Amino acid sequence: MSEDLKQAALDYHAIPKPGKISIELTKPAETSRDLSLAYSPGVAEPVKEIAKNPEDAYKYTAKGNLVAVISDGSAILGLGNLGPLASKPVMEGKSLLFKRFAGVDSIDIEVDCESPQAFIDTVKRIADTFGGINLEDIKAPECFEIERTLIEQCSIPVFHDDQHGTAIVTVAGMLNALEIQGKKIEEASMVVLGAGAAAISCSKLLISAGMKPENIYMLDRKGVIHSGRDDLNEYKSMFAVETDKRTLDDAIEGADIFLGLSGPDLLSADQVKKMAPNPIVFACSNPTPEIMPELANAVRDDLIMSTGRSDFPNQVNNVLGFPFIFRGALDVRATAINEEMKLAAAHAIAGLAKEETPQEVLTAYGVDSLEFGKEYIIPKPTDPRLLGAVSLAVAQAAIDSGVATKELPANYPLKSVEDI
Ligand SMILES: NC(=O)C1=CN([C@@H]2O[C@H](COP(=O)(O)OP(=O)(O)OC[C@H]3O[C@@H](n4cnc5c(N)ncnc54)[C@H](OP(=O)(O)O)[C@@H]3O)[C@@H](O)[C@H]2O)C=CC1
Ligand SMILES: CC(=O)C(=O)O
Ligand SMILES: [Mg+2]
Repeated sequence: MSEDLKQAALDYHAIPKPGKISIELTKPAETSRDLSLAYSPGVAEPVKEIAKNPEDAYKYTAKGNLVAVISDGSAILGLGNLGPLASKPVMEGKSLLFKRFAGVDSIDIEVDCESPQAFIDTVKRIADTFGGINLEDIKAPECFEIERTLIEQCSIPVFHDDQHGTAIVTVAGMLNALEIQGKKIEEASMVVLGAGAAAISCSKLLISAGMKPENIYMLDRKGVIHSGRDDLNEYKSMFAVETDKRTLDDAIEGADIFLGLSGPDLLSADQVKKMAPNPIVFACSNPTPEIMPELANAVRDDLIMSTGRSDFPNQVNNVLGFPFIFRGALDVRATAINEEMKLAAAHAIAGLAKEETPQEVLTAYGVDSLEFGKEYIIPKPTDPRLLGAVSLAVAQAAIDSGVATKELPANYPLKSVEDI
């Protein structure tokens, strides 16, 4: 990152007020009558109603539109385990995105805990306060057990964004990239660098979308995950293949797709050269991708290149998913975010890239046109159509798959956050 951008980022966070979010009031609190209603004695009435019927918390408090973004700071972007407090800017950032793009009120919670069980206990004890829980930047393999247990024990949707948000957006981008490159998902071969939260979940959802498990080579820090290894956890083992390939150099030869969910600068231009004709490189590590677009584009002119960043074309980033997925789930009061809802979201996101791009997106990105093709495989995060299309797809899939407890709201499809 340039020195200018680094300083601008620090100033953005510090000035004029520290941080990126604050709380606003939704009711008047000026007169003594206002205070009698908001606080004592009036507040006792909703208290008694909720004590009789917990569902009334949705009627009398902010619960139904409130999502907690919770982290232990163990896998902050691609920066590693820098601890809970250091993760706060990212978690505040997720809350900012929830509010800006989907009108979801969100608060960040950073948990300092000595074990996965302590994290689970903490989250479980506060879960009822919220309409949903977005787990963020928790490293593998602990994240899998944490999410599984919390889903089992909480009655609200619990969703690990780095797993499922990333998977949904990756599938959306990949379906379009494959179409543009003239490849079939059932035949495409893929190298996945990384075997953590994001890599494992993306690979699983790509398999649900049609990719063949035997066409996937996954690598961790020790190299290719193959059936001869005896150091694999149960999640990595699902991707162990019978092969004599051992290194990224071996695996990348002739691959149609490289999916990077690992760390910075781990794929070389020479390795991109060795990929099949019309390759697809999703270098999704943040903030620094596995390869910078200028290096990859310099060695291949038949490439589709994408990163997780906002400053290059084709941003494959979970920001395109989690705000709208929670919007849809909250609005039909879904008890979970299931596979049907995830695939519906992926297809809705993918579909928008093929439609005419709204002028406000062109203006925001300073371009005259954005047309479906190698430089535009997926919509931009500021695309106002994401709100309506993705929340509707998710809410409808929740209804169809039996996890919704409310009907589709009358104001669907949403046109803007002002509708909420
Ligand atoms: N664009 C997007 O929307 C998103 C991007 N990401 C990015 O994906 C990356 C991983 O995040 P996440 O899955 O949450 O983190 P995890 O800690 O769960 O997983 C990290 C994985 O990367 C592997 N890894 C790290 N360094 C190397 C290396 N040098 N060679 C091979 N593998 C390596 C680790 O290997 P090992 O198992 O051996 O330790 C581990 O499997 C981050 O950079 C993050 O920014 C994540 C979510 C969303
Ligand atoms: C985008 C994101 O969630 C990550 O890089 O961890
Ligand atoms: Mg993350």
